[in-house]
Amino acid sequence: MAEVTLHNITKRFGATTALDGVSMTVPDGSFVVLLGPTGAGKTTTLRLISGLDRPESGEIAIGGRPVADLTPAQRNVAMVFQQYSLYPHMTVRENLAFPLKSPILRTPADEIDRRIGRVAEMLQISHKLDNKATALSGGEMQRVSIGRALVRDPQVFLMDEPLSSLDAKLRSDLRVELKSIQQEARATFLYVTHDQVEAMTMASHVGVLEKGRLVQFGTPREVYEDPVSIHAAGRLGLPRINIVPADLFGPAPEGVEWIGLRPEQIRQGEGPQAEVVRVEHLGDQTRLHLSFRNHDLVTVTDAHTELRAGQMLSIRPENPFYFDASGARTHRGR
Ligand SMILES: Nc1ncnc2c1ncn2[C@@H]1O[C@H](COP(=O)(O)OP(=O)(O)OP(=O)(O)O)[C@@H](O)[C@H]1O
Repeated sequence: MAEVTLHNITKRFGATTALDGVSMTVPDGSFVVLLGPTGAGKTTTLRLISGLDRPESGEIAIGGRPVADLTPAQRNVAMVFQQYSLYPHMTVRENLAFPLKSPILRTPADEIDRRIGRVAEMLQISHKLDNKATALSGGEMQRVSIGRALVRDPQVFLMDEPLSSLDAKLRSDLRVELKSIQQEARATFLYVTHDQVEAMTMASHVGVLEKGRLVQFGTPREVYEDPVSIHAAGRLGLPRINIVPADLFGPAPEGVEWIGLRPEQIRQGEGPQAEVVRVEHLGDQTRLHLSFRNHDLVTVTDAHTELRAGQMLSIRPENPFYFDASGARTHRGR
């Protein structure tokens, strides 16, 4: 496996700047999750590393070797797209074997069988190996596409929302499987998702993209606990961070326009009164929707709460995040 580095990468599509001076190091053996709203440049980043697209400027290196002159095949990366891309006339087994049959690799037949068997079991498709790809459900096809990446031994895995089309149970099974494969093989993963649970549970590092710029890179915990901006703070955490005017609870420090409150930054049972608008029991979490001085706040509470809509609850901010008018964090590293 290999480290991937991007140095000052810019990519344009006509008048759109998809990536704007992005520099990033994906350490060897890390699991980097790219987060950002639609259009932020996540897919573009993967396509540039894989060689499907070329940057206008900047340099990409895989395993310390600049890849500008290498074809996608020579880069030896395995990419999984959000939408499955299988050979429809082939069986599942043939689809899985295909990447191993490249003349460059010359994988022995028993090794091919062994790898296919292992990957099929992990992806829960062993019983479908002899079916034609067209005879599969969408979720099964997607699992085969993931399998086609996993049978290989590439320098880096690039995955673009690979689990988003799967049902919740399978998604959580595969989350665990992918993470354990990555750890066992010490594989390097660059992974795009909108799913916060995937990001928090799988990532060793998170890169937050905003309008083609990498605004923060760190462990999930660092990004959660020490976000650089309102935008970065909003990428992790469920329920989402509450952003309210800085003076909502009283005077704010100079230059602070907004405060950010995650659930654990709202202390309950002290301070001024908020109205409970709704109590939402989600199973693993109980959310409280509050109204405070005409602002909505969402926090979490005890699963056995006696609170009901219409009741009042005292709340007080505790070590909130401070942001300036542009949304940039002030007073970092509190
Ligand atoms: N082939 C293309 N032609 C023109 N514009 C493109 C092309 N590919 C991407 N873009 C533009 O580049 C920007 C970044 O797109 P990209 O697909 O990388 O975003 P993303 O973060 O992956 O979004 P999503 O979460 O929706 O997949 C967007 O403004 C997009 O419209």
